[in-house]
Amino acid sequence: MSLTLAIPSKGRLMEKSLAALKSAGIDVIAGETRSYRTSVSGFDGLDVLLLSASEIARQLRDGAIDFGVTGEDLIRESMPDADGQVDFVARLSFGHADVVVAVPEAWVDVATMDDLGDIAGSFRARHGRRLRIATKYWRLTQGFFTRLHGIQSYRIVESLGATEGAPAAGSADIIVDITSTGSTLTANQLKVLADGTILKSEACLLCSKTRPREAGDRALAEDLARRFRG
Ligand SMILES: Nc1ncnc2c1ncn2[C@@H]1O[C@H](COP(=O)(O)OP(=O)(O)OP(=O)(O)O)[C@@H](O)[C@H]1O
Ligand SMILES: O=P(O)(O)OC[C@H]1O[C@H](OP(=O)(O)OP(=O)(O)O)[C@H](O)[C@@H]1O
Repeated sequence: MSLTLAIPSKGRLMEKSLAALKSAGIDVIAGETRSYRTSVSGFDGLDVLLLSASEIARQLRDGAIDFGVTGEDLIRESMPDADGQVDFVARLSFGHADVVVAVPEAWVDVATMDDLGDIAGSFRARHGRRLRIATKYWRLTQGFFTRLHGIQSYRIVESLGATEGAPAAGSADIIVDITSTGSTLTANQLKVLADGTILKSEACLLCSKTRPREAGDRALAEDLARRFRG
């Protein structure tokens, strides 16, 4: 019997994930820097892997790991039906950040999604092209703009880094990105729309619903989940 649990291998989520496991009685010793192996005590039959936060979301979706700690933003972005594909075992009270719609501060007449909808509708007539949104959050952006706000006329420009710089660089008009302190938005003269918060994210412990498990592993998974639910 064995289960796999993946935690982020670096950055802001890694140390806090290790601390969350420790609070549940599971001690994980990460290997030397740049080694992705760990040794685990406090829970027999558990292997803990170190992976990137976005890879953890993909592997949970694909049923390649049993459990994972990652941001809810990455889960909802990588899965069409997150609640059907993973069980949100626990919200872990760290890694808080919001996925937001932000526009240039210079757009003084645009404060809400309704205002943005008006701009998007007339953008092509005025500028000869659709409103461009820089983001790595395709799925969340489409759900929010099209399905929730009925905004049809826009184009997503994929951005995998320095997204806040896209409007000033001229590669997009507005952005959808993650923010916590807001300082990167301010430094790039962008403002969040009043009703422009798409998701309030935090780190979660997730259990893959698509991972095939034998009875013994199902019982083990329930034991592990109970430590965090309790
Ligand atoms: N201020 C913040 N900015 C960005 N992400 C944050 C912030 N605060 C918490 N997070 C969380 O951390 C996650 C990003 O972590 P990290 O940069 O390690 O992920 P990653 O996308 O796998 O990175 P990479 O692919 O560059 O290795 C976010 O998706 C979010 O859930
Ligand atoms: O609202 P803030 O606190 O300014 O954080 C938001 C920024 O942090 C993230 O970047 P990344 O993880 O690349 O870098 P950083 O957190 O080290 O700036 C994110 O993509 C934003 O650019």
